[in-house]
Amino acid sequence: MKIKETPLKDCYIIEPTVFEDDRGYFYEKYNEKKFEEITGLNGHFVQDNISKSSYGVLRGVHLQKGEHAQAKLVSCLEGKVYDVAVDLREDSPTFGKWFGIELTLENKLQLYVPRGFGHGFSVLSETAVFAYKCDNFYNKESEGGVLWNDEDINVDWKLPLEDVVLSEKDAVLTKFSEHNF
Ligand SMILES: Cc1cn([C@H]2C[C@H](O)[C@@H](COP(=O)(O)OP(=O)(O)O[C@H]3O[C@@H](C)C(=O)[C@@H](O)[C@H]3O)O2)c(=O)[nH]c1=O
Repeated sequence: MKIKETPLKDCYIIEPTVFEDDRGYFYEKYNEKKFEEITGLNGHFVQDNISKSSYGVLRGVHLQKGEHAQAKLVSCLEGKVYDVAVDLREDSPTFGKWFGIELTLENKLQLYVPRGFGHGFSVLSETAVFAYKCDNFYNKESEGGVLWNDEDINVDWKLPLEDVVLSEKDAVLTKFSEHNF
């Protein structure tokens, strides 16, 4: 397993060690001990989520606030997504900045999105199965987020605007400038 820095403080790309042989390949998708040794991060995740989406679906930008804040280790198990992390920690040197990365089963990359970050992804393939681990449980009352097309954050979701499909909830999220993080 390798860890690579991103331009955002505390947000990392995780690349697994893949063993290939005549049968195909093997890799450890997650190993708490190695994750903690190599990254120095808390690797104790308590919830695993899977979602499936069609082309054009954009989920985000989401976070849970306060004591329910979640760090996430995200990956794509089928198809191709453009995954985006937004630093929403007011005291961070990269506050208000975003980072995006393509995640696919082929590249096997995972993104570590720390607590206090907003997270979202867009689906670039016909369908995509997205998997992520969270280090804190889902808590509906603590959910928040930033509107996907907020001008101040200005994420490039790699999708034509007319193809974007949002949930009702995501279509009315708050703008970055109106937030009190
Ligand atoms: C996130 C979540 C949702 N749900 C339920 C609530 C709702 O009825 C249904 C769908 O929820 P949502 O519309 O919020 O799902 P979704 O828009 O996929 O939300 C997710 O988006 C990505 C980008 C993230 O980063 C996640 O943390 C999460 O916020 O699933 C749970 O039961 N547990 C959970 O952990």
